[in-house]
Amino acid sequence: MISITNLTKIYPARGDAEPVLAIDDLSLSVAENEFLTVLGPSGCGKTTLLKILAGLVPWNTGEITIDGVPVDGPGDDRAMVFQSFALLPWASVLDNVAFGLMLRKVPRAERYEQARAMIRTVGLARFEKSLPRELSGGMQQRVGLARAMVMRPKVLLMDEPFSALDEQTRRYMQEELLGMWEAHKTTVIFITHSMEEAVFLGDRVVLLEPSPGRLHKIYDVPLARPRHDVEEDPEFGRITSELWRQIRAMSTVDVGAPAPVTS
Ligand SMILES: Nc1ncnc2c1ncn2[C@@H]1O[C@H](COP(=O)(O)OP(=O)(O)OP(=O)(O)O)[C@@H](O)[C@H]1O
Repeated sequence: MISITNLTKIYPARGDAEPVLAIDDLSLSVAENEFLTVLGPSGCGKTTLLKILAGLVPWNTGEITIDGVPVDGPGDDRAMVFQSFALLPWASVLDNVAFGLMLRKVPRAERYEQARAMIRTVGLARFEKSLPRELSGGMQQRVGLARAMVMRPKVLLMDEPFSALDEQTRRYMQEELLGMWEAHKTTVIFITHSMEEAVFLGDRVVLLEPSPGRLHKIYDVPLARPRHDVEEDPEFGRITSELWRQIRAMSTVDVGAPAPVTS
């Protein structure tokens, strides 16, 4: 279980820019193997939260634990999937997927075996030797997903992973991700700008509000899984409409403007 208690993050002043209160007193628990989606207008602190959970960015006050262990920098228990894919451009699909296992000092034969199995899972067996630039965006993100999942992380952190993809590819990828998550249960925290994506994927949707980044509300998504054709369910429409009402109301505040720190 992930436990976030009274988390506050302030980006310090830089040059003429004021310090920014990016996350203000956020508390949140994420259950083991839960699929949590995080939604909110630009500047509400979604990426900051994910980077903090990844151990990439320090925070000011508050506590974060994973299964009771305090987060203190990056760790093997977490893997991240980025919007920009962030693959090694000079390395083959196989080497990209095996890379993290190499850093973990898994012996060569074993890491290639595990990487190949994961590449098969994402449907890229024929492209093992290809370079990232020879693949479509959807295929590159499959590599990104395989690279993360091969590490068998307790927590998969996903920062708008499908937002650079066309709509159809995005939909395929959403269904494939859910299939993978069912097969290799893991806790997922998935950032998105899309209300439909948040509801389609999530067990719960966390809605953040901006300036400063705060928890607005958490929505349960009581839709049965597997979620094929779930858009036809009236509950799907009800939750997405409610999310839109809330987000639209937030646009009366100065969305995206950095929140100055007042003390
Ligand atoms: N490195 C940084 N230095 C200073 N301020 C930052 C930095 N990164 C983010 N911020 C500010 O912190 C706030 C939250 O940013 P963050 O990128 O986490 O929001 P977001 O919800 O992910 O936005 P978007 O949806 O546009 O990606 C914003 O006001 C942003 O300008």
